[in-house]
Formats: sequence, structure tokens, C-alpha cells
Amino acid sequence: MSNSRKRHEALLYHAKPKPGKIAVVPTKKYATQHDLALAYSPGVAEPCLEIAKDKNNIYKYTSKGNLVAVISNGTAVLGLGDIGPEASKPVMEGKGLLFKIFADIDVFDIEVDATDVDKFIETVKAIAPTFGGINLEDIKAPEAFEIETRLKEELDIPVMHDDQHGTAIISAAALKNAIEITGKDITKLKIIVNGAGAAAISCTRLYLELGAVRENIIMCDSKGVIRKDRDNLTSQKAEFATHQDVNTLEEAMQNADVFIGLSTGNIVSPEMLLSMGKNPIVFAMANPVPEIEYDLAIATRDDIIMATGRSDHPNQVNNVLGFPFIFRGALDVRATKINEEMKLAAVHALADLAKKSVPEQVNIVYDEVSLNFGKEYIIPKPFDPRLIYEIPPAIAKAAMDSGVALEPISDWDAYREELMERSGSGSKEIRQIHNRAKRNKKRIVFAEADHLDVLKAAQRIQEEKLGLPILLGRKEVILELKEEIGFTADVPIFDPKTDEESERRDRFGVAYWESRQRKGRTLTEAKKLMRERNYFAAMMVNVGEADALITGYSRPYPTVIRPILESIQKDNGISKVAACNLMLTKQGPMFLADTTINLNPTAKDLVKISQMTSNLVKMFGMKPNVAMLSFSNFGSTKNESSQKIREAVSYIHRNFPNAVVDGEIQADFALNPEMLAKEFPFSKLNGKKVNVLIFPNLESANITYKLLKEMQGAESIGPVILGLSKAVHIVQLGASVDEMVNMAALACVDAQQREKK
Ligand SMILES: NC(=O)C1=CN([C@@H]2O[C@H](COP(=O)(O)OP(=O)(O)OC[C@H]3O[C@@H](n4cnc5c(N)ncnc54)[C@H](OP(=O)(O)O)[C@@H]3O)[C@@H](O)[C@H]2O)C=CC1
Ligand SMILES: CC(=O)C(=O)O
Ligand SMILES: [Mg+2]
Repeated sequence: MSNSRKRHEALLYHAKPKPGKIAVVPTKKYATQHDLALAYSPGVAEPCLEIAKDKNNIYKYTSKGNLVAVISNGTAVLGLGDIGPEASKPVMEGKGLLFKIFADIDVFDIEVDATDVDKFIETVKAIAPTFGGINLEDIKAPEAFEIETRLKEELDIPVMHDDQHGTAIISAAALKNAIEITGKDITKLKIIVNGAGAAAISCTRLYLELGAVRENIIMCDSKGVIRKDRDNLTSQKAEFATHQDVNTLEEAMQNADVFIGLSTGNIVSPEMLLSMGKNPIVFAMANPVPEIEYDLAIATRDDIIMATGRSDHPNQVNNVLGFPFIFRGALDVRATKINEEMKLAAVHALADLAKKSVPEQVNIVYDEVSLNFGKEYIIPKPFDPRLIYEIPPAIAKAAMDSGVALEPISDWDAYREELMERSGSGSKEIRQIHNRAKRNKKRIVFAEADHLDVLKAAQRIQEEKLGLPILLGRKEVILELKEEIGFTADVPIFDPKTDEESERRDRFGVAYWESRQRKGRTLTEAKKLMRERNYFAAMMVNVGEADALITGYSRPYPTVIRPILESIQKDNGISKVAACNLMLTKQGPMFLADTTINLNPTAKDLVKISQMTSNLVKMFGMKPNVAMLSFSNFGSTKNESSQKIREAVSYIHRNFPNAVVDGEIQADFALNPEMLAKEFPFSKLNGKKVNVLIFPNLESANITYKLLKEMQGAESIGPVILGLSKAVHIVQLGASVDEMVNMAALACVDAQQREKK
């Protein structure tokens, strides 16, 4: 896109449909006169009086505890310089947006017309009671240092100048990983820091804490190298003044290992890069234009590890990765400060996260096949959903250990759960299944592990400790893909077609034949069948060499279900299997059956389907409330289809009077409690929230679940096969990595349940 197009697009984005990027949203009901009497006078006086009695009550009755001020005077806006408070507002609104979307923190952006240090400090102190924390932003050095130091001393809420410490934390994490990749020794690194402002000074101080050596660092400002013999140095610049006899950035960069740019755009040339040592680490972090453009740097040297502050290239080293999560952790324990211990905890947590395998949704957002720790991925991406539950706990814990937390956390699992809830990362039901899977890890065979996405799912199962994957498929392909995605764990691999597995094929073949010999299979045929992955995998589960099986990714459902039904026995008392989809709808979880197996179930089948689905609901820790759906309500239309549902319901009512099952009923009545109560007060579903929908036939169930998926964007787990004697599950053709991970976690819980029986 041309520069003028980009400019136009950016201006339009900010102007339309409403000017700006954030707004205030009420969090309480306000529809009635009664609501307003609580929200405002007279009701509002009660919390006022409580807070007047004890100021701490402000955290109980107002939004203070989750409200951060993003405050600037506009003197160092990005790398645009001193453009004034009004012109800084888009950046501050932008920070507000990022705080909200990444960490669910509310922000008031405040642009202060005060360049005088005392006046600025007075202003911030005067408004501080409103906020749970203060994020200072884009205030130039050296004033930024005094402002932050004094506000930290004088206020009892966390104050952080983001350009200093946010940047320091992120760049230190990236530097730590870049050093690891190049195998360099931090104590020997020759580091050039260009810029000696708020960001550069604080970053360099943190690198010293990580082990960098002051004598090996040369810092430059707009006048060149900061030498000991220069006059009028600020105390911060004097901290990094060098004895070395160098004057210009160009001279300083010769044989350097690391370049840190926190200055201004386009001031490093390809020649300067070429003069650096082997495997140079270059962080050109000036915004929006880096000290040297990413593409130019990469084209100049192929041994470089290159990062910028921008989102449009690999390795975005930008404080966006820090401030939302740092404040989240600090607010959640009511930390009075953000101290060195908390900063270092953030550095290590971020650096470590980059080494773990990346969730598929991150690959998708960034249009990558597979992001792996390495030269082009030294630091997590801002859209990584794990940041919200990995970084704040590290900060909160460090705050507690260093004695600055007024409200310590004791239940860390509950805290992680709360963080996930805040970010809307996955649904509660899925998290519950994951947590239960972790408690007793089961061996899960992935029958198509020679497919990239299946292998990625297995990798996540391994790394997130959800289960113990067993990989099935062409061994050489699996090994190659494993290497490609950085799946280093040593997990069992089986290739059913190879000689290596002939003993297993024979054994499985005999076991299979014993159950099929009266159904037309010969022993020779049976043994031959075991070369096929789904028979082999199913038999692994049957003979107890695995606890669960996931398959179906690469072949159409009917071709997968057949070997499964031939190999795996049905549960006691079950003559037909069925399938259920759990849809995570905006109204809550909803179980739909039979979505994929029985074309036109009989009344007897419907009874079984309802019972098997109810058992699945219980596995999720919920109580089933079952609506048997139709186009008719309680006998309003007499025809074959509604009649069979009536029969099924009456059977259930006679034999299982405590089951909450009713119908036949139309979908809108089933899902609308008021309508149901008004028209059919006699129904067993009256006063209940329906969470199971049993359909009269496969067509209606299948169409509904696909509509929900496409039109409501409802996440789905399933189809889950009901009625087999083993934890065997078939995913949809081409299922996503997330879908397979969820299904594998479910299979694991399924296997745990069967063990208990
Ligand atoms: N990627 C990220 O996350 C972040 C990036 N930044 C970027 O860092 C830069 C500095 O920000 P900040 O520290 O807040 O601002 P400051 O105003 O505090 O500091 C700017 C510094 O840059 C120096 N500088 C300006 N021009 C040159 C030059 N040609 N050569 C060498 N040094 C120069 C100034 O020198 P002097 O002291 O002589 O005036 C000053 O030391 C900005 O571009 C900003 O966008 C900042 C924070 C986060
Ligand atoms: C990213 C940032 O805070 C800056 O460039 O100032
Ligand atoms: Mg900034």
C-alpha cells in the first residue's frame, strides 16, 4: 500500500464512524426508575458514606481498582518528539484500547498541558484518588525521571513510566532470548545504545541487572557518543558515559554485538550494520520509523537477529507486550509499587513464554504456518492469548514476595481462571475439561499424526500437560514435521505399515478377528486390516496400549466411523451409537444430538440418545435439562414425527420420572422461559434453563449446529460419539488445531470416567 493510502486509512480509522477510539460504558442496570435511584441519588449516598468512613472502601464500591490513568504531557510522543498534549491524545487513547483488549483494564487518558515538572506532578497527584494505577507516557527525558521518581514516592498506587520500564522489560526479555539463540555471553557483549532518553536509560539499567557490563556499553545521544569528558551531562547520561576514545555512532558500532535504538528513524546505514561483529543483535525500536528499516537490515546481513517496535515485521519489541499485563498483576494484588522484582519477573516470564509452542490462533492472526522460537520469533506476539494468564501471575507473585501487595492471592488456580474469564479466552466449559484432563493424564493416540495440524494438536496436549500423546502415521513424515514445529519432546511414534510393527499387527489382528469371526472376517484379512491406521489405533485402545483415540482429521466421517464401529464394542445396553455437539453459544453451553449418525431415529432411539447425551452433560459437571424438539408443541400437531417424540417422552416420564426431559416442543418455546411458563406451565422444563436439544432427525440437528457455528460464531466441541465402550472420538474433516486439542482433552476426561466405572 502506498504511503498516502496508509495515511488516508489511518485518518479515516480515527475519524469514522465516531471520532476517537474509546468510550465509557455503564456496568450496572439503568433501565428503570428504581435502577437510577440506586445508581444516583438517593442510593449513591450510601457508598459515599462508607468510603468517607474508610477510604479503602473505594475499592469495594467504585471502579478505582480496575481503572488506570494514561497520562502524558506530549513532550516525547513516540519518536515524533514534543508535539504537545492535544497531539498526543491519539496515542493515549490507543494505549487505553490496548489496556482494555489485552488485560480488561479500564483507562481514562489524560493529556496535561504542563511541561513544568512541579506543575505536572501536582496535577497527577491531585487526580490520583480516582485511579488504581498511573501509567505515565511519552514524557521526555530528563523530566520523565524526576516526575516518575517523585510520584512513586508520594503516591500509594502503582506508578510506571511505560516508555522507561515497559520498554525495558520487553527489550530485556527479547535480548535474553536473542543472546541465547546466538550463544553469546552477556558479560562480554559490546552493546551500543543509540538514544539517551527515558527509554534508553531505563532499558540499559535493566540490561545491567541481567548481567551486561557497564564498561562494554557505549551510549549515544543526538550529539554523538556520550564520553566522560563531555560537559553538561545529565546525571542519567553521566551514568553511562564512556572512557573509550570514540565519538560517533558509526565508530561505536564497529565490531559491536548489540545495537539498541531508542532514538529516531533512519539513522543507521547498511555500512554501519556491516561493520558490526558476527550474528549481530539489532533492536531498532524508534516509532513509527525504526533506526533502520527491517527489510533493509535483513537484506544487508543474513546473520542478523533483527527487531523493531512495529507490528508489521517479525520480532515486534514494543511495550504493548508489557503494560497491560504488568498493571493487571499489580492491580490484582493492590500493589503499592511496580518494583525491580516485579520487572525482572516479567522479563523472565515473557522470555520463557516465547520458547513454548504457539497456540494456533496466534499463527492464524499473524498468517504464519508455525511460529517457533528462533531468530524470527524471539518474543511472544501481543495477540498471544496466554499472555493474560502467564504474565500477571508472575508480577503478582513477585509483588507479594517483595512485600508490596496489599491484597495477596492465595488461590492461584482461581486467579488464572479469573484472568482467562476476563480475556474471554476460551469458554469456562472448555477450561474445565482441560483442568480435569490435567489431573490424571491419559495416553491419547493421534491416528493421523503425520498431518501438520494433528501434530500441532498433539504438541499442545504434551506441552499443556493435558495428556500423553502417542503419534501414529508415516514415521519419517512425523519426524520431519516434529522438527519443523519444534516439537522436541520424546513421544512414542508408531507406523502401522512398517515391519517394526508386525508383532503388534499380528496381535491386534487376532484380537480383532476374535470379535469379528462370525461376521465374515478371516484371520488373514484381519491382520492385513491392521496396516490401516484407524484399525491399528482402535485396537491399541481395545487392548489397553492407549486410553483414548482421536482421528477423523484427514478423511470423511463415514470412512472413519466404519473401522471404529467394527473394532470398538458398544457400551452395555447400547444397540446404536449417536453423536452430540456441544455448542458454546452466547446463551451458554448447549448440547445438540444426534448431529451426525442416525438419519431417522425411532422413539426408542430417541430415548437412548437423550440418555447418552444427558450422561455427557454430567461429564461436564452440569445438570441436563432436555428439550425434545419438534415443529409441534405437546400434541398440537398429529403426525408421525411428532408422535414418535411423544412416545419417547412418555417412556422417559414413566421410567425415569426424575429426569428433566420434556416435549415435543418447538425450539423457541424450549429456549424462552417466559413463553414456556405462560403457555405450558405444566412442562417439566418450566423454570429450568434448557441445555440439551434432542432433534427428531439427523437433518434438523446437523443443519442447526452448522447454522449456529456459521451465523452465531458459536465454538463447537464434537461431534462426540456416544455409546462406545472406549474413549474414541472422531473430529470433523479438516478440524482446527483448537478443535482437536479440545476433543483430545475431552477424550482424556472420558477415559478417566471409564476408569472409575
Ligand atoms: N518500541 C518501544 O516499545 C518504544 C520505543 N520508543 C522509542 O524510543 C524513542 C525515544 O523515546 P523516549 O526515550 O521516550 O524519548 P526521549 O525524548 O526521552 O529521548 C529521546 C532520545 O533520543 C535521542 N536522539 C534523538 N535524535 C537522535 C539521533 N539522531 N541520534 C542519537 N540519539 C538521538 C535524544 O538525544 P538528546 O538527549 O541529545 O536529545 C534523546 O536522548 C522514540 O522513537 C520512541 O518511539 C520509546 C518507548 C517504547
Ligand atoms: C511504543 C511507545 O510507547 C513509544 O514508541 O513511545
Ligand atoms: Mg510511549
